[in-house]
Amino acid sequence: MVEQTEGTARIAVTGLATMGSNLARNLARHGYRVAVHNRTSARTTALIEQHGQEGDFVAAETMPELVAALAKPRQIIIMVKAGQPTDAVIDELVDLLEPGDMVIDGGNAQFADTRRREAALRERGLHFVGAGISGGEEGALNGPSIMPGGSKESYAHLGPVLESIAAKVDGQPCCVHVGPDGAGHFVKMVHNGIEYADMQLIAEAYDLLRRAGGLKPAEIAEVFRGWNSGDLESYLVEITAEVLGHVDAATGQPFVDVVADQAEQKGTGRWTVQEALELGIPVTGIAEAVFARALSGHVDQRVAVRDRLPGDVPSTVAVDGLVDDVRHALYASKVVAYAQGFDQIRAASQTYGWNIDLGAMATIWRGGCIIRARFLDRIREAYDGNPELPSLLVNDYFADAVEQAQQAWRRVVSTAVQAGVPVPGFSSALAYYDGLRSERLPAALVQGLRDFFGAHTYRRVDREGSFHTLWGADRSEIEA
Ligand SMILES: NC(=O)C1=CN([C@@H]2O[C@H](COP(=O)(O)OP(=O)(O)OC[C@H]3O[C@@H](n4cnc5c(N)ncnc54)[C@H](OP(=O)(O)O)[C@@H]3O)[C@@H](O)[C@H]2O)C=CC1
Ligand SMILES: O=C(CO)[C@H](O)[C@H](O)COP(=O)(O)O
Repeated sequence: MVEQTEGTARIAVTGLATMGSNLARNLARHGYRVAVHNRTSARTTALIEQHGQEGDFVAAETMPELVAALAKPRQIIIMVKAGQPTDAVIDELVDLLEPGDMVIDGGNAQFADTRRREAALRERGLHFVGAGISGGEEGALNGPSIMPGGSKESYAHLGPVLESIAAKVDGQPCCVHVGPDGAGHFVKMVHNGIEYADMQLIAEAYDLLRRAGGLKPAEIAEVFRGWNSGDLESYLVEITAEVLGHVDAATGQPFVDVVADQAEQKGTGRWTVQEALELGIPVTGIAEAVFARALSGHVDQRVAVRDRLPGDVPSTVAVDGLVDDVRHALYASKVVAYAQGFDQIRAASQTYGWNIDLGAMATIWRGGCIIRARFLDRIREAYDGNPELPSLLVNDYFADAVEQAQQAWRRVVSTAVQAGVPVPGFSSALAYYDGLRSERLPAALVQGLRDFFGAHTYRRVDREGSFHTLWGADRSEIEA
């Protein structure tokens, strides 16, 4: 007897590359009947052949078959390339669905696309849920961090399923309803931006210890291994020790020396900076990380100018104390990068009316995702204790931590400058910190210059109103 599968699957996944196939397996392992589909059916066949025994799958060759396999209201997760491919899949799906059905985009979509898609599907009575999913291949299979947006109503159906397959920390799922329309994809985008900043800071710490401190990759691997049992404990610090300790089998060289020094990017870091510019939020750590990747990629330019740009620097600096100083600089700069990322989420939440709970975001990033780290517990406590915190940097715990790190942080930046080792992440984080704490900023002079050349006016510290100085005449001041 042929088993009846029509209308029985709890959820569907279309797009069965790395993320989609592992997410489908995760769902199946949690006892859900999962309908699976991929544009190129060879991937569907491979999934069933290799992992079909792990759970209850229904393989669909076509989109109509996929939709027919689902119980109502239907829930379909799209895990394909972001951008036009996602639109192509949505276009194929919508005519097959009925009001109340839910389309979930688990890819790294631009949040503005998610807002557009959510509005379009809402017009047709469908729910569109932009869900950020982080954790890579391993997380998708064993428990990712999930950041779903969309309507509360859709979350009521979908939330229990997503929470069951998400990573758990202290028994809590790393999944929560982030907010309406594009809120989930916005938070995932900032997550990735922080991921860029975090990796850039780690790379700078390695570079300094190697070029200024004279340590070998294997020695630096041990330094990171040690750091991973303190405040810096995190997935990225843990895997840094692994990557730096790895030796290339073909050459016997440290792996890091045989990899081309050109960092690539798919776009989420750049989007974070572009959106931060629109919101007017300085995310200097993320911006420096994006630009550092761009600089690394301009190989022809680097080769063309290298010999014409001398920099007489001491060979190495005393390693005594450097390791601990770099640890402090890394921690303080990391706190700044996270503070800036959370500021950006708050600003977007206000602009788009999302009402995002910052403490909850820190909670769901504690496990499953690439930036999971011990100190996210502290960030959660900080925002839970005061959701209106003007900056993470003024929470008592972080203010004390940064104060303790401060002298070391300054020594590290100055050592790097003296040694000619670029540390855009460390130095811009310190500049941001010094900017925030300055009683007076030179912005006053910028205003004076703008008024001089363009009559752009300025405000005064001692009176209300806008003013202009008659620079070309007698330099008297008029009210503008
Ligand atoms: N890889 C990772 O670590 C992470 C990825 N993501 C995001 O998850 C999503 C999936 O990522 P990943 O698994 O790496 O796969 P890819 O981003 O490499 O995308 C490959 C999948 O997209 C499908 N596809 C491409 N174009 C189309 C189209 N026009 N119509 C239908 N299907 C199409 C492919 O189908 P076919 O086999 O037929 O070519 C395949 O299933 C992406 O949005 C990615 O940004 C999120 C977190 C981590
Ligand atoms: O989404 C992710 C993790 O959550 C991916 O790691 C991210 O797409 C990697 O980005 P890039 O290729 O730009 O470094």
